[in-house]
Amino acid sequence: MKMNDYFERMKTVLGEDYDRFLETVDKPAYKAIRVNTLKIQPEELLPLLSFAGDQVPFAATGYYVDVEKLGKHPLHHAGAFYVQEPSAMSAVTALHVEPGDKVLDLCAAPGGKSTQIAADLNGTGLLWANEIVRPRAHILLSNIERMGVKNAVVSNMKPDVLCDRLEGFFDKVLVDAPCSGEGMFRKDKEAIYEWSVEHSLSCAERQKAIIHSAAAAVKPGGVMVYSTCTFSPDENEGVVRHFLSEHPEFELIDTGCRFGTPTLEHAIRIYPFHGGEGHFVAKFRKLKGKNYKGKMFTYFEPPREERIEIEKFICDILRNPYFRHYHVIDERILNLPDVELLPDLEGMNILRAGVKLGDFKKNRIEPHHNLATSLTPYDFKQRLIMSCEDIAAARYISGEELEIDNWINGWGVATVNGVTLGLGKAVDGHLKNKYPKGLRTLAWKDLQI
Ligand SMILES: C[S@@+](CC[C@H](N)C(=O)[O-])C[C@H]1O[C@@H](n2cnc3c(N)ncnc32)[C@H](O)[C@@H]1O
Repeated sequence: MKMNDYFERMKTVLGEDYDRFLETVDKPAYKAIRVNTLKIQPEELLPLLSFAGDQVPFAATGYYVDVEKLGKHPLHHAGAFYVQEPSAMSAVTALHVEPGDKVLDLCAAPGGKSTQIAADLNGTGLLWANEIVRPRAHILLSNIERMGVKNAVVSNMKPDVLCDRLEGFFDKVLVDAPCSGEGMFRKDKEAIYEWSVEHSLSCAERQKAIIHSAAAAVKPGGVMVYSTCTFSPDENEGVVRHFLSEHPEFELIDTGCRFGTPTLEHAIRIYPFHGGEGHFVAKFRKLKGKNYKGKMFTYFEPPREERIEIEKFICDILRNPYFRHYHVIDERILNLPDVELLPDLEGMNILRAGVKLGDFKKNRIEPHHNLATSLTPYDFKQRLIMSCEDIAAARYISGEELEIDNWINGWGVATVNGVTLGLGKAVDGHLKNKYPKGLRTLAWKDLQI
């Protein structure tokens, strides 16, 4: 039986740790959140979340939680935290992102690791988050927006096409590869019945192709982290060995992580008995290769009339408007990431570069939700101040109109505990709800957390 094959293989892989592993098999899966330090600090957020417990060992801003359905919490809507499997936080910890880095996350949806990279960049440098599957790329974009990331490009491209085009461009590259997901078996108990050696081997072939493509995008002296959420040696050590044999310009280096079980000397394996569902992380340095020789982005300011219109719109809503690089594509108004760091984007399948501020409509500019998520409450002239406990916050998230005092007719932002949630437009003492329809959820209060 296939399942027996799986446990037999785990016995071989784990050796004397096998009994520790078996003890965890029927226990519930770990759950955790990662605080989004782009929006709020742990010491401000944690007192608001009665369900958050100890820090996870895999990332400085990760905390275990003991509840489900956190996606409905107002502070989740506001991007104050990301729900993430604890050991999944380890790959970005190993990547060791530094301010100003240009970082590629090649297999990025739904965005757990991308938003962790963004928090580590803290608004500096560039995050390029790519996802090959189109609907998943849109989920990635939605999470990048929710978490208030301003310095990201989100693309929907094949790894080989993207990495050939951006050869030698990135300081750091993360390949969090699609895998057979053995580290998810405690969360999805049925998945184990789908397990097969053949499936794992086909995943390994795909992983070899992806990491081979990724290698091109790393600049000489840059680093690459390869991670999976599976225990299969074919998809982990096997892929690493194969990669090193084909790419002598790379060396395996220490992950810098002091958790998990070492493997291949420098790589790590994380098992449930370490406090997470399961991950494999290996880190490489590129010793030599080509630096990026392609074109960089050519920035042109929008025409004067358009600029005046945009600036008037911004001044009407914001207190201290400061955007450096307005960019207009069709009717969309963007504020680009640092253009000195941007490559030429012509011909690439880009879903978003920077922050979408709004859209030109017939006689006006309509602000976009991303304007609210990328800024703080204090950037807005008018704000509705709520706490995550307030019924008004639950009503706002469900799309209801709210009553407001002292607003002049026009745009403002709804906030919870000092974090922006979304836009609203005041009309005669009522706040027309501009929270995007696709994000609205009902009845956080009914969950009684
Ligand atoms: C493990 S998931 C990434 C999870 C993500 N890094 C996170 O932390 O939220 C792997 C991703 O690779 C994508 N993928 C599937 N086939 C691929 C391929 N051939 N090349 C690149 N990515 C692929 C999947 O759609 C999936 O979103």
